Amino acid sequence: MPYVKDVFEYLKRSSPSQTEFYQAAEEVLESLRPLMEKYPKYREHKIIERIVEPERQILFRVNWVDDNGEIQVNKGYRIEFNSALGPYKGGLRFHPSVNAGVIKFLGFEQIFKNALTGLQIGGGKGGSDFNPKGKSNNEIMRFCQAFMSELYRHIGANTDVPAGDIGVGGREIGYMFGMYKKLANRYEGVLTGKSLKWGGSLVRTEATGYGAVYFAKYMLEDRGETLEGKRCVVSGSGNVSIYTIEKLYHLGAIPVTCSDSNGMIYDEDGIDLELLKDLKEVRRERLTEYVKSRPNAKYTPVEEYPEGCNGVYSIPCYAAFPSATQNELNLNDAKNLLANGCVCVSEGANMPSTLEAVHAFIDAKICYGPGKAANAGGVATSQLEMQQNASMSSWTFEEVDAKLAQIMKDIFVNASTTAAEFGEPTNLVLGANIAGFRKVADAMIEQGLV
Ligand SMILES: NC(=O)C1=CN([C@@H]2O[C@H](COP(=O)(O)OP(=O)(O)OC[C@H]3O[C@@H](n4cnc5c(N)ncnc54)[C@H](OP(=O)(O)O)[C@@H]3O)[C@@H](O)[C@H]2O)C=CC1
Ligand SMILES: O=C(O)CCC(=O)C(=O)O
Repeated sequence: MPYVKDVFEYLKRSSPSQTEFYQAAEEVLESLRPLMEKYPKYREHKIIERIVEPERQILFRVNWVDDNGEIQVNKGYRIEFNSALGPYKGGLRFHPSVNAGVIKFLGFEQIFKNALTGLQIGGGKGGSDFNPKGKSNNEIMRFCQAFMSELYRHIGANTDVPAGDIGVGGREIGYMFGMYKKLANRYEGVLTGKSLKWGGSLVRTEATGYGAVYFAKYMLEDRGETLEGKRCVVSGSGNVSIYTIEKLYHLGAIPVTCSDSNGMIYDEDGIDLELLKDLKEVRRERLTEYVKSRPNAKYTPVEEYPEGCNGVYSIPCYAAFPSATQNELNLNDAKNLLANGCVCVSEGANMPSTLEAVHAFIDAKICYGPGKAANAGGVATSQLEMQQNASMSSWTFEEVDAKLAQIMKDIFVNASTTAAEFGEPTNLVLGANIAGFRKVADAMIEQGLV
């Protein structure tokens, strides 16, 4: 369909060098071909041209002072991409790799992911190229305060509600909330992922990882399979990875790997979850420390991974949970997984698989849950936090967890029935992209040209 190609070419011209954004856009636009052919209204309303342009992009300077008294300068970003379904919603990422294209791809994915949750949330994302690694607690606090000293004027409980992502967890949300409260003089649910002591929701910490495992469970159940007793690989060792590992244990599976940007752990007996939590959530240490307490486990540094591969995906497994970062799983990794009998990939991270790897999974017809469907449990539970804040109530762990599980089931059913409607029942990339897009596009049409 030349039309989709034209839009893609336009993006490359108008937003140069935004590689990750082109990748995310290409995947979505390709999936939309059958929908655009069947329903001319989307073309008449120029929905594709409108949806690829953020409603608003905010780029700002963040000045702060490090522990040596030196002034540091970082870039801050917030993309308010699409508000057809509700207030902009999406996390903040603090990582040196952050740039305009990375934030734009994340914001673009967030539009469709948030639509799939069935809840009233639009798509947004933000962050900074600030590197939290090696920073003292005071430096983290000063940076978060400086970041919020600009961001506060653009956000609000009913306009734009940020949360965490890579490098932003409960501690950073706390410092940013404190600064927002001071500057705006309002105590409101302007951020999610807050502490349970002052407005957070039970299960938000666990939600993305738990959700990715629930999604795998529903994909497998549909084929008469379960995770019980199955060996699984997980990448990363942050928030999403830790709670993926926890939920895998709840379901009787055996998670045998985790990783960070320096290397990976292979623990044949199953990852020691309490040790991992202590290392990462309390001591904030590197994975090299893991093997000191667990001598039977093996640590492999990135330099020793098989050439052109991510070591995690060379370990034979039944199911894989990419939970670190974008493009961590390439075609070689997909081939390794498939050759070793992997039948399920559920993405906790955003766009962890390259386009070639995605196509390999679709062609193999395995259970493949793309990030925007499989990791939607995090943002969905954030919206449950917003609901609790708005009604000044708090729900029990069991209530929120049950809602999360139901939302993940609904996303699976929606993506798979939509995929079947368009003739490819096992292609959840097609199903998730069309189902998410259709909801946002119909709302945009009904709300007029704004
Ligand atoms: N938190 C949430 O609720 C949600 C998160 N996600 C996605 O899940 C993924 C993980 O996020 P989260 O767990 O919150 O983040 P964390 O910061 O808690 O953990 C990130 C993990 O990924 C690793 N990692 C990050 N960048 C790289 C890299 N370039 N190469 C190798 N490893 C890397 C980190 O290792 P190291 O310490 O060495 O940097 C760390 O182990 C991201 O893609 C995020 O967008 C999606 C939905 C919701
Ligand atoms: O909880 C949120 O609002 C956002 C989570 C997020 O950043 C994501 O879904 O990628």
